[in-house]
Amino acid sequence: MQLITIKNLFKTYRLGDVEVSALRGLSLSIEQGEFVALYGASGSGKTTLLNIIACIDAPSSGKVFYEQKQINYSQSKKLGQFRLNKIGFVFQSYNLVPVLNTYENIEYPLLLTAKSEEERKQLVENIIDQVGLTDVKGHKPRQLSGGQRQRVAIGRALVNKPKLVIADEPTANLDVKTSRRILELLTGLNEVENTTFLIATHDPLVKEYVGRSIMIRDGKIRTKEHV
Ligand SMILES: Nc1ncnc2c1ncn2[C@@H]1O[C@H](COP(=O)(O)OP(=O)(O)OP(=O)(O)O)[C@@H](O)[C@H]1O
Repeated sequence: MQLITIKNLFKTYRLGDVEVSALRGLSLSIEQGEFVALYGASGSGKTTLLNIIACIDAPSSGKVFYEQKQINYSQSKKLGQFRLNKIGFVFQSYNLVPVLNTYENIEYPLLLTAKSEEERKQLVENIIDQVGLTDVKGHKPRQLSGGQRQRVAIGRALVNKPKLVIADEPTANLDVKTSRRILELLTGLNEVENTTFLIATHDPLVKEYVGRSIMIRDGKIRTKEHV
């Protein structure tokens, strides 16, 4: 089943009198359970595309379907709920809350849901175990290594069991050994939970792990180009 279908997407940013066309008629489909790497030069539109799929930003024109239902970008309240329940986002810079420990950072998005304390505890403990952070549950981000911080960010993105996880350069700040561990973790979660992953990256290592690598150039997917 197609989880995400994108048709003829355009995104133009306006900076005063200057217009920047970040996406120019981009179309793409991603199946439920796929693990996709999105490659492309700096400025090719990767982050713009991820932000639109994650409903953080709206397209200028074109359509995005999630499970065959078109996303309506003008309903901001509904979009917030949709994002919370269906999509996990992992940022290159981790975006952890410095004053919260590992457990609290991972629990954080669940506080915005109607889940009981007991339900939250079960979900958080389960994902902490899956991402291998049991020993550093009480540590604050500054007491963690880069790889551990990225694991916290992955735990936070996955704790609510989203169908889709979007990651923007998840290995950019990590050494090769740690990057491999993170990629093994993500592929493991993809297999066990059937979570769909879309990862924007420059890292050649990523394509060793994913099911499909695609290239974005000039705001469009170039399916025939070698990644
Ligand atoms: N908020 C914004 N306002 C104006 N222009 C923007 C904005 N965000 C992105 N752009 C422009 O849109 C184009 C695509 O940017 P985007 O961040 O999507 O690229 P990217 O492929 O993610 O790049 P990188 O690999 O360097 O992160 C670039 O030309 C960029 O300068």
